[in-house]
Amino acid sequence: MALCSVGRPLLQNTRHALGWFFKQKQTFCCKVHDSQEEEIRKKLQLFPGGSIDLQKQESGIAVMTVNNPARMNAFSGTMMTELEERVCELETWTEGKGLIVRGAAGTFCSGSDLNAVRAISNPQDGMKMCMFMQKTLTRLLRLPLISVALVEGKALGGGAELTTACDFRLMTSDAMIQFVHKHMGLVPGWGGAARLVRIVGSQNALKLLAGSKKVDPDFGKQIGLVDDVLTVGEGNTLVDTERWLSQFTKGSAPVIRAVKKVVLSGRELSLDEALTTERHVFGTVWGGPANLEALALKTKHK
Ligand SMILES: CC[C@H](C(=O)O)C(=O)SCCNC(=O)CCNC(=O)[C@H](O)C(C)(C)COP(=O)(O)OP(=O)(O)OC[C@H]1O[C@@H](n2cnc3c(N)ncnc32)[C@H](O)[C@@H]1OP(=O)(O)O
Repeated sequence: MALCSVGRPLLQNTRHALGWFFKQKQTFCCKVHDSQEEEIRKKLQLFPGGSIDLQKQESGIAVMTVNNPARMNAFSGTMMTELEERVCELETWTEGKGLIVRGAAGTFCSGSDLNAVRAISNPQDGMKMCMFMQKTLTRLLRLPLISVALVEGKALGGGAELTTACDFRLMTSDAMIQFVHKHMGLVPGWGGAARLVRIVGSQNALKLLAGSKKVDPDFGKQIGLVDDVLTVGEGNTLVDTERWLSQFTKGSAPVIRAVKKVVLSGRELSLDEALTTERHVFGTVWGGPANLEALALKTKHK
């Protein structure tokens, strides 16, 4: 039997890639009723406040707002469970192409609500909360939507981790991202370290985590954490972000979603598995409406 580059038999490799591909396709809207997850969901419900708001627009771009301005948009317990519900909603939004994640009232997010954190500071609850948020943010990043975090004001701790669960990050010129975990006697637990290494490389990730270094837009661009900077006071930042994102979301939804899937599989799977997935995703757009229309128009790429 042929072996792939990682030594996995080819058939097994194909099954794994296909399993991954179909898992991306299937709707996760039914919450996984794992008893531990159910337990932490119930516990998180004891810490209310704020909301996670979702607006799905005709343009195919949705706006998700972390909304708890009295606490600089810190995540209360109910906001953590609401985030999972909003991600579920987006997983079933087949017309969607893009997503903007932002904070209310001119600031991004100051991480977990410290009042809730104090109440669940025992290791068991901490582990369950961490697992819950890791899963939700992994699902957020894996949505077949091109996502961008619009960072205004501050993104601290878990808020900085949330930015890494998007494909792109835009900052306003006065904004700041800081992984404050070390100052809190912690490391990231919402998947932020693993994702950060993939975005900026391990040297830069070490600097940001071990030094709790403040990232302003210039430094962010220099290390590849930040994709673009919006000048404060020049128009509406949300409109500017929609315009920025639309360069990638223009066109047919199935094609944009297919692009995200092939990039995601390239990022997450071995080369052989990613190639298998790419073939299957290709099969979903080949001969599809957008492809036939382009062929009929004899499109030229001048
Ligand atoms: C470490 C990872 C961990 C995780 O769960 O994985 C976390 O995310 S822990 C949380 C990490 N974040 C923090 O430690 C933020 C602490 N807060 C601050 O540094 C400041 O409040 C700041 C910089 C966000 C804003 O400073 P500013 O001077 O502009 O405003 P205030 O300090 O007056 O804040 C207004 C109001 O918001 C409350 N606040 C801010 N952040 C949180 C938070 N994370 N949890 C709960 N409450 C928060 C702050 O206490 C003020 O409330 P007030 O009632 O007016 O005192």
